[in-house]
Amino acid sequence: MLKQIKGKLIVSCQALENEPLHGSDIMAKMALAADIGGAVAIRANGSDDIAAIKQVTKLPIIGLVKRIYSGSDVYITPTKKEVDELLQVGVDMIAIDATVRDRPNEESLPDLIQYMKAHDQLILADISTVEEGIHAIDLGADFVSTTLSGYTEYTKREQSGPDIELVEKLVHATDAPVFAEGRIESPTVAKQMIQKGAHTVVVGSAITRPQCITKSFVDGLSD
Ligand SMILES: CC(=O)N[C@H](C=O)[C@@H](O)[C@H](O)[C@H](O)COP(=O)(O)O
Repeated sequence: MLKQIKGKLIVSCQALENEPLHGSDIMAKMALAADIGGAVAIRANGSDDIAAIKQVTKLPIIGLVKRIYSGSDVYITPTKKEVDELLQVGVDMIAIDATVRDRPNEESLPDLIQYMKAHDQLILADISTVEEGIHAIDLGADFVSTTLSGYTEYTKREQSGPDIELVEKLVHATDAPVFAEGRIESPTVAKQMIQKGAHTVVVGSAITRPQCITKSFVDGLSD
């Protein structure tokens, strides 16, 4: 899988309940469209969407379960319960929040990583800082993704584009493959990420969230 995704595009097909394209049938169609367009893997949320996507494409799937628990800001595969759901449906890699924030139910990142490794599962660590990336790899994660840069309290910032600097820093700080993810809005920027050393690029909103694509045109016209 590592070879298959090198220098290529992974498409994130996700729509939560509050989004207009919510629904497994629609996410399956998005994944099929991504497959036809040449994506090499799909990132998807929740067993229902993943099961539907597996019906229409043989592309590898990076699975996650977004779930909000009170008392914790961690919502991407926060606990063993979500890992179990992904093990049940079957995915090629599991994406987890690997930030330093407290997890729900007093679960810990080291335990969660050990639990997934015991199930021979490839682990993608979604992080927001270079230190979190190094820590996650030290704990046994296989890959790191810049997914959460700009979304943790300590990385929220004015800048609206992708975090190229974090990609560069991670590439130098770890031998693990680095996934560039988050706010990558164009093919030019995607290529730039690969040139900076990212192993692969994950794009979501710019491909699969039409409300965001529309807004970018509307904003462009009002500039
Ligand atoms: C922060 C967070 O919850 N990110 C989620 C992670 O699974 C998805 O909603 C994003 O679409 C994905 O990371 C791709 O990023 P972008 O949609 O910016 O291309």
